[in-house]
Amino acid sequence: MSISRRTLLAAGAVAPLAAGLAPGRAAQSNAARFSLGFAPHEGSFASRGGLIEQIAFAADQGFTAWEDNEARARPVAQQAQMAKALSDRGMTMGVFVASMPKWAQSRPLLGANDDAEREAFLADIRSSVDVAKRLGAKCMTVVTGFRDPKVPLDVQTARVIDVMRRAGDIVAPHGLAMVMEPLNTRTDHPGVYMQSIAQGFAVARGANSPGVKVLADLYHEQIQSGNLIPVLDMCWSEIAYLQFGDNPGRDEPGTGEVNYANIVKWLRARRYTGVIGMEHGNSIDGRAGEDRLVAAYRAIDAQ
Ligand SMILES: O=C(O)C(=O)CO
Repeated sequence: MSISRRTLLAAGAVAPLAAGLAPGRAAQSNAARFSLGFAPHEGSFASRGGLIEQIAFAADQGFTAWEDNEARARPVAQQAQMAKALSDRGMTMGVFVASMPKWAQSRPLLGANDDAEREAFLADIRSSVDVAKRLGAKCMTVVTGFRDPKVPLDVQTARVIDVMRRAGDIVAPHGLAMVMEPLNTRTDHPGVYMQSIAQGFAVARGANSPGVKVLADLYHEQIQSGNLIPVLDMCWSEIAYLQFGDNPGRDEPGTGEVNYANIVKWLRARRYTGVIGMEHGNSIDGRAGEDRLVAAYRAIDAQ
């Protein structure tokens, strides 16, 4: 992997020579740090350069966390480079995806009669432990696959609970947790097994492992179920990670129907100190959209 001069500048390894920039200021920022752990991802600040430049820019804007769904597929050297960039800026690594469905094939079927897909899932989890350690991540996303129309749903649930418990036995001794992501079937992912935070809660309680928790992605939950604050309240003991995104459109807070200001107030009352993934796009392209993204998070952080 070649490392560009822009990357080195972003990492603060080369004194900035651009007119008007004082030497040594590249990795510094006057922006106040966000009080909650909002986590952008590669693409949030695409106009600023590649992965490492975007991390540096996010830090300069006051963001204290980062997430990267794609991290598992990145070369080891790039994973290490990203971890260093985050640690240099005092940022927390959020989730990466440990096991991703084959969307076009509607697989895996973790509740099906055949053991093979459960074993392949467990192999993904085993190999994700080293990735998590390299990145400094504490949580990894898992999507529990698709429903098998030939098997009663309750039987599938029992099998998903069993395989998640076995996966929990793999990650928990390392201080890691898998966070199962319920997804909506109405806009994005017809046929997925886990469709609500409440269903995730049931599987997590059944698995009864510190390594098996729920990722509450409020974009998906709003589409599928709504009633966001009462659901968070009921299921809070099993929720280990949050993601935001407005609906419709899956863009930054303020572009849709979700009252994120009130959700932030609720999280503050709960003294939530974890990461909140910004798993959405920008409603406007380019730098104007990036400015709007930062402003949207400043507005809800002020609650
Ligand atoms: O595919 C999606 O919509 C997800 O949120 C997966 O992380």
